[in-house]
Amino acid sequence: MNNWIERNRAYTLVDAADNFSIAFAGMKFTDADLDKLAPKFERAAREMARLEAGAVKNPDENRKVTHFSDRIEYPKSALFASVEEFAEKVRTGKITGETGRKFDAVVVNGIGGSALGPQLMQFAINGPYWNEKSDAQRNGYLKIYFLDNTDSAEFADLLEVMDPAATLHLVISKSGGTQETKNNMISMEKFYAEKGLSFAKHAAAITMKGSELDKHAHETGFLAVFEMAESIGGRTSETSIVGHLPAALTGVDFKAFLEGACKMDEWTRTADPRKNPAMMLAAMWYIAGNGRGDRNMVIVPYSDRLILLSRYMQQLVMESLGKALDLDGKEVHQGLNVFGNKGGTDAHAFIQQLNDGRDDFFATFIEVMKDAKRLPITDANTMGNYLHGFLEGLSAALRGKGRQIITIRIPEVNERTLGMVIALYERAVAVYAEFININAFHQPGVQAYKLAAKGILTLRETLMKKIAELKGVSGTAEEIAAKVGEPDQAVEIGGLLDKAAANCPHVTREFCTMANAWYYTVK
Ligand SMILES: O=P(O)(O)OC[C@H]1O[C@H](O)[C@H](O)[C@@H](O)[C@@H]1O
Repeated sequence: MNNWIERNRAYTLVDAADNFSIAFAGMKFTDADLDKLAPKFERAAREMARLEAGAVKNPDENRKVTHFSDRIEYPKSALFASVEEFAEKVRTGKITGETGRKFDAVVVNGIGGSALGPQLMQFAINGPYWNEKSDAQRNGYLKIYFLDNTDSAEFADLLEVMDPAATLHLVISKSGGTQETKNNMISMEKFYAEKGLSFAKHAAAITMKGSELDKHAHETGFLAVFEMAESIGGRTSETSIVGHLPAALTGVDFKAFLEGACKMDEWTRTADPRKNPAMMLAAMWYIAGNGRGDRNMVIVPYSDRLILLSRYMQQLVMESLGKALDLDGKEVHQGLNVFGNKGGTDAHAFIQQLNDGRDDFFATFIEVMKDAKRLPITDANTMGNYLHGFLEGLSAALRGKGRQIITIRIPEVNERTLGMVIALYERAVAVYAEFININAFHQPGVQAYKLAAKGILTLRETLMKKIAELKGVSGTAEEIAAKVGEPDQAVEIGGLLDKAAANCPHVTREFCTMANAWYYTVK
């Protein structure tokens, strides 16, 4: 069956009620390839049922994985009601900051899974100009800003527009100990103290019970502390309270989002794998990449509002599937690269390589069918028709060159369709993990950088203490490293001194051409 029309008929899955379709015909596979996957489909179906029934599917951390099942009951829970109530009180000025002023902005301070989902949702639903809208246009809902790093530039940029007395701070950290998030919180606490204000009286937290953040929030008297379930991982937490509170504060219909996700959950529980979009999606990834991620996943939504989808998918897919060991402890170094941006625009950037360069990818196009506005360009075609034409044109050009494509069509970008897309990929990731026999729900590799960073920060303490004892030093990094008794750490000490020279008035440096090295003076 090679005919394009026949393949499309055979390999397009449609949910007519939701106007949602996903077409696999542009991928290189045959029925026989799907037949060969039968044992994997069976295992995935069995394991997904176990997962949803509450089995420990994250064995390394001895945790259940409940993001699929919890979202069914979540809208009926006391937690859901308390979030809605808190958000409504904030919106209507019943809960205010210390000075009694109504909150008009929320700063979400979180990183990774504690930021990417809310960022994606904000941009998708409220759009790029939300913060420029008036209070009336926002219907009293809050403007929203994000701190998702430990970058003083990001912090300084925020201070330029932030009105402290009218800003609510939402500190989101599942573990409650993530350093980047903590740094932003500490810096913000200091900033508020300098202004004579209490940070806690402008703050709410989302974290696991008993975490460092939980204790700190209670001790200092945050306005509210919301509990996050241990069994929901950061990168799959957008359908939990992590997505809910920022949504509720900014007028996003979170119930509709959950309904979309649950609708997709139902669809992706379909027993026949050929009719199950998550099974088919995982099968495409598996076949295209030989079960080893040999092809990159290029996410190209033809929608500006979905520009953050590829970033979100990067964490969801790469943190879940990028693993050294399989479930039997065998070294496998699995993974699947994800990148992308937005369609239309991308044709003028990296699409050149997809057309003519390395054949090491499969593209996933996401098309939004309903135009936000009818803008006639010619008698026959609107702006929206152009975007459609460019997508179809690129699709045909790529296929003509033997490149592979999946096309998802959604009626419009709204809470429900966003929920459907996220739930589809969440399940495809879990299914693919079963195909390749790995734990998709932990992230042991992330620890390495944290430990190494700790080493650098401790080295800096030692270095500065020794320099103080020596009452100043001068020399190249190698010379100074020897003087402070850390000769093996000369490269790292050079980096620390470079950083200090850029920031501390008592550290200067000059380049010594003879030695081809910087010469530092630390007073
Ligand atoms: O929510 P937190 O506990 O602060 O974690 C934030 C993020 O950092 C960790 O290092 C993990 O790699 C991510 O999966 C997580 O989403």
